Amino acid sequence: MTDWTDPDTFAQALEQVETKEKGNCFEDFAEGDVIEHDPGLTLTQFGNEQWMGQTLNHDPAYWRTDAAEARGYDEPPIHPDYLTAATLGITVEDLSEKGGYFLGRTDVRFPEAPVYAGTELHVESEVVNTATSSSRPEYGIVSWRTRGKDAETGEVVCSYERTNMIPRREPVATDGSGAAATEADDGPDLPEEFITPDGGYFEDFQAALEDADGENAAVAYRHERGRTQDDVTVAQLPLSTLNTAKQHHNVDVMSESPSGDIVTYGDVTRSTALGHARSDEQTWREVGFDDESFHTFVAVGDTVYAFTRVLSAEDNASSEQAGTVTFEHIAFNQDDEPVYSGTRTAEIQKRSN
Ligand SMILES: C/C(=C\C(=O)O)C(=O)SCCNC(=O)CCNC(=O)[C@H](O)C(C)(C)COP(=O)(O)OP(=O)(O)OC[C@H]1O[C@@H](n2cnc3c(N)ncnc32)[C@H](O)[C@@H]1OP(=O)(O)O
Repeated sequence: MTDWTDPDTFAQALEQVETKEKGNCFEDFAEGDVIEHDPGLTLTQFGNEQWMGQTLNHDPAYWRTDAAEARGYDEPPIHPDYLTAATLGITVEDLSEKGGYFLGRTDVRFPEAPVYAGTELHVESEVVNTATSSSRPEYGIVSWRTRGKDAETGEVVCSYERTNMIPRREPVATDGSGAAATEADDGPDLPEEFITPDGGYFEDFQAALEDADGENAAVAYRHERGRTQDDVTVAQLPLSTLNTAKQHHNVDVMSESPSGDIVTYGDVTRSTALGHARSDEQTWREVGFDDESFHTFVAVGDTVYAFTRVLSAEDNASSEQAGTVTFEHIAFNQDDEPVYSGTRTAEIQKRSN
């Protein structure tokens, strides 16, 4: 009788059987397709606190009832970074489990009303674009519009458009223009002066922008904190959002990949950098994010730092206690290489209150 657990026999069996594959390839997506994602999760206080604690998002309004009430919330709400990561995590099984690269995301938006623990998240995505990658014939580029809804009320609590490179079943011929394209390098074109706001209130950002106005200057600075990536941030946090991308938890497969190792979930990298930035400001409310890109891999042992440029400050927030500020945040590693960049619009508390 065959002993299936005899190592030689088993190795031969493994070679001959079919693998039941997970995930979809580029060819499986067509513009207009709507995909309802089966995994849903209940946003819990534990999940929220785990995410915020590990990414250094320590804004008291998300941790303490009195601080939450002072912000107009009934109780500490779900943090928008955890909400975004959970909305995306749920989609991975259908959209990107096959592998490839998370290229970018834009138009990330949250409603004014806070989301509380206990909300059950249901997520759907629509394919909005499919394109050939001219630099990588073995991949195609797919964009989806994703909406995370409160299952009970149907209200959209988080939405965004995201673009990934997705493996093809069959590589296609391309003109190779992407790979051949080179940009003329005229050297860095930076302003002469860098201005740091005196504090983290709306008026501080406004004053710093006024100082820079008409000068060859930018309001730009770095944040001191860094967070070295470990097993918790690289593997545990994405799995806690049901993100099944092998990039984050299968060292065996990833040892053969360009990174050679498991890599940090893009939402962990950006949330960590945003946590550093928020620790130097009086955040009132997150409004949204645009033009987010992930420039290179972050792996266990890499340290995530943050750099901020203040782009605008307008006195038009949803509350009189705050003003609206738009930032560009750049996350970078211990070798000063950018790993993430994106613009963020947030309401920032006024000093006068
Ligand atoms: C898995 C997961 C989430 C999930 O499961 O989802 C994750 O969290 S994983 C961790 C976070 N992630 C990463 O770790 C990626 C890090 N990153 C890199 O390693 C490099 O960035 C690169 C290898 C991806 C690219 O490197 P690169 O080849 O030098 O980059 P580019 O040439 O700029 O882009 C190549 C082609 O993508 C087009 N392109 C770029 N950006 C956009 C955009 N926003 N919209 C539409 N098309 C875009 C570009 O137009 C070009 O198209 P062509 O192929 O046609 O030329």
